[in-house]
Amino acid sequence: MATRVSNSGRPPKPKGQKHGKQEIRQQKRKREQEDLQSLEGRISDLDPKSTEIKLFSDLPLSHPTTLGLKASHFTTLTDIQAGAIPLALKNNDILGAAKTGSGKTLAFILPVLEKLYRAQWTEFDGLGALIISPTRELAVQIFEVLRKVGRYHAFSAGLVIGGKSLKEEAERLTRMNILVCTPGRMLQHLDQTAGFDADNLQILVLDEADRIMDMGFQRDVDALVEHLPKTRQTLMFSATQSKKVSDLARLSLKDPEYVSVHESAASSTPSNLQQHYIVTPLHEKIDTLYGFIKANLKSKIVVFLSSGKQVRFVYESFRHLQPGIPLLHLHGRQKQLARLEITSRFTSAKYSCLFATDVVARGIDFPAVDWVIQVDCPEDSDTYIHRVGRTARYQSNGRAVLFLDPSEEAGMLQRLEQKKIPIQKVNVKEKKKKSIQNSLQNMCFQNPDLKYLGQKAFISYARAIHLQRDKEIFNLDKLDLDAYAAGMGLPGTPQIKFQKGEDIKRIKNAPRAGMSSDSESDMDVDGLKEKPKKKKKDEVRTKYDKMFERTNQDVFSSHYSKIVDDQDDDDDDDDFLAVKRRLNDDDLDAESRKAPGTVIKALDLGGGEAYVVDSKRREKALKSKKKMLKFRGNASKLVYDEDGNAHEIYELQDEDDFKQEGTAEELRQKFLEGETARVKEADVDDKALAKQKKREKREKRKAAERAELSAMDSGDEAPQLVGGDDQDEDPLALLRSLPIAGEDDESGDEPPRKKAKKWFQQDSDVESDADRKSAKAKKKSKGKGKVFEVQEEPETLEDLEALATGLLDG
Ligand SMILES: Nc1ncnc2c1ncn2[C@@H]1O[C@H](COP(=O)(O)OP(=O)(O)OP(=O)(O)O)[C@@H](O)[C@H]1O
Repeated sequence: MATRVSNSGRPPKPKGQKHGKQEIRQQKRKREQEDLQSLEGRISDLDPKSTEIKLFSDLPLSHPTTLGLKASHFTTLTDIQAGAIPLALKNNDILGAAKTGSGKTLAFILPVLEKLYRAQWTEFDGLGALIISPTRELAVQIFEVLRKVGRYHAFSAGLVIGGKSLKEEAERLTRMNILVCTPGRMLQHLDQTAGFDADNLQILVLDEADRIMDMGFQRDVDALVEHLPKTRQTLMFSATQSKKVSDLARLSLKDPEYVSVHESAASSTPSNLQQHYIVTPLHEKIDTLYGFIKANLKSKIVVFLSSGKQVRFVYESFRHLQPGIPLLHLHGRQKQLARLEITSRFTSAKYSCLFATDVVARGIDFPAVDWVIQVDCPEDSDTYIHRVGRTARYQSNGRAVLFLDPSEEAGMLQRLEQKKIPIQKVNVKEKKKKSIQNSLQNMCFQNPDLKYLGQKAFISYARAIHLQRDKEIFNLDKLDLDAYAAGMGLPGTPQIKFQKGEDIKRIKNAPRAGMSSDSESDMDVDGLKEKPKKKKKDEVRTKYDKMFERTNQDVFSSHYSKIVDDQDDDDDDDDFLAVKRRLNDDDLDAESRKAPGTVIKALDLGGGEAYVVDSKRREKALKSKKKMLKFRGNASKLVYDEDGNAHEIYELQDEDDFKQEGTAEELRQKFLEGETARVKEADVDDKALAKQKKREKREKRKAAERAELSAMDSGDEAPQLVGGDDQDEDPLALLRSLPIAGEDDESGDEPPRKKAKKWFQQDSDVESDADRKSAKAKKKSKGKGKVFEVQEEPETLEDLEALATGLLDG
């Protein structure tokens, strides 16, 4: 018996085997249902307040989660996990507060996985969980933990933080069950992505909740919440969590459980963290920092500065000084890829010094950081807590040093004390002090770009101090700015001006105005950002303003682009000086000003043209045919020689060939003579031809007249005009009296008349009444056999007017 072969070439599976598979699947489903029921049972039996839970195995968790935890080597719960997870499993809304590095991430990731597992969430159910983070770096980190612990679950999870085109993200979005996002970007999708909604959302998480709920994110978060269903579970976590009633109302939390595991602790910072401060005048801070780094080369250090400009200046100048430790820098205006790359390099580095803004102050879990140095005073005690929290994470030790100007000392210590932050004063050993002021001066002298960067850093620092709210700590009048500028190696103190009523929190937290591009729609905690300020007409401009505004900044841009990181984005607070160093997108010629080495891509628009593209906006502009027209120029006309080769109409002659033909003067003379002879010859011919034509015309006319007269004499009836009803009335009586210019002009100088005139010329000689009658008769007779001539007769009033006007002009 022949064996049946299926399409795939393999023998069909025996019926029994097929049934066997189905049976296995059914049994599996049955088992899952039983597991689920038992899980629900264990959760309902769980008393979160009384049960002592130490191990993850003590928790009623699903099998895939248990496996994920095991594979990630998590066995014992931290305090916040033990406090929050059982309550979250019982569907409570939670406000979680615990020290930095205490494991809050797992405290919300496990409830997310369990919630969807118990709801038997599938890809067809859409978005089930949303986790919001204030920064991209933190979102990426949360996503990594989710992937690690949730690896045995079948949910789909995605990261929505910008950096990719909205369209690209949108395509994948509709298939996601769990999303980790930044607020701005998520809102953009909920507003704009067709087919994507959060109507089914089961659980919402806010990490660094106090930051997300503060004024910088307020508008986006409120709008985002509008898209979410009210019946959902909400979890909020932070190391500096508050029970602000207004926040709870905004998120419509229902009887939330406040889990603050370290509330009664002696300090609000980790106990394994040693905290110190040094009083060092502002102008010596850079020296002190350099001395510190030189003394701790075998360490992993995070240095916080107040703005991206500060970060760049310190990073660039220290890089020139080569202290002997790998240096990195990170701030919110770098491109996303660069930021991720730097983050991962610092994560894996054993010894390194990272200069950063507050973009990494919250949540980032760099392993084994030895020191956190705060060169610029944090804006408040919460920021202090988050910054120092980058070290001494989980069970490891760490040390933190805060640099305070004498004017900042009293105010800041008071704030730290209020927050239960134990900090001790230390002094720098005299012999360890090191001044780099001379080196910086030399560098600024030799390198105008570093000087430029320094000036911008100086201004951004002064501005940040001016904008700070806590005037007990931040008082610009008490700072020696001249000494500070000198300490940075600047040749003079940049002049600064301030706007009244500026508010650091508002500016710092404000979403980037007008940033609709995909990669930049998210808000980042960074130095200073503000809407570009329009120059006022009567605004007083300092010499620095003028210097930065000048148009030939190429001398700066090329150097400047070289010294800053290639991938750095443009400045964030240029508006302060109304500096616009960015190339004008509409002016592709400005490409020549682009510094060599700048990371750019070339866009080929076909036809062999390649334009440089360094931004999405530019790329878009280049793809617009209309915009490109002005850069393509006019089409040039080519002529082809006998061999089929194309040539410009005017081609420059080879210089040697040109010289062989004689001197320029000789050539000119030759050309003139040739042209004169040609014109003379043409003149004679033209005149003869004109005369000949005139003669022919006259003879023709006379012949016609003779023919007409002989016709009249023979008494023939005048023919009817085609279309002419009233033969008594001469429609062109007015025109008959007009002189016909050039009628008998033998000279032939008169230009030929337009076609209609031909018709008049036939009546032109008629002056008297008798003549007029005879002319009428002539016209009639003419119309008899030559309809085409009559058709040239003006038919409407407009025709007549046009004709009369033409004749008068003539
Ligand atoms: N149960 C656990 N057992 C062992 N390690 C843990 C446990 N929970 C968390 N960790 C580790 O502790 C570190 C800090 O965790 P996490 O980043 O969640 O802290 P956090 O409280 O969110 O800190 P921050 O307030 O700075 O955001 C991480 O490296 C994490 O892997």
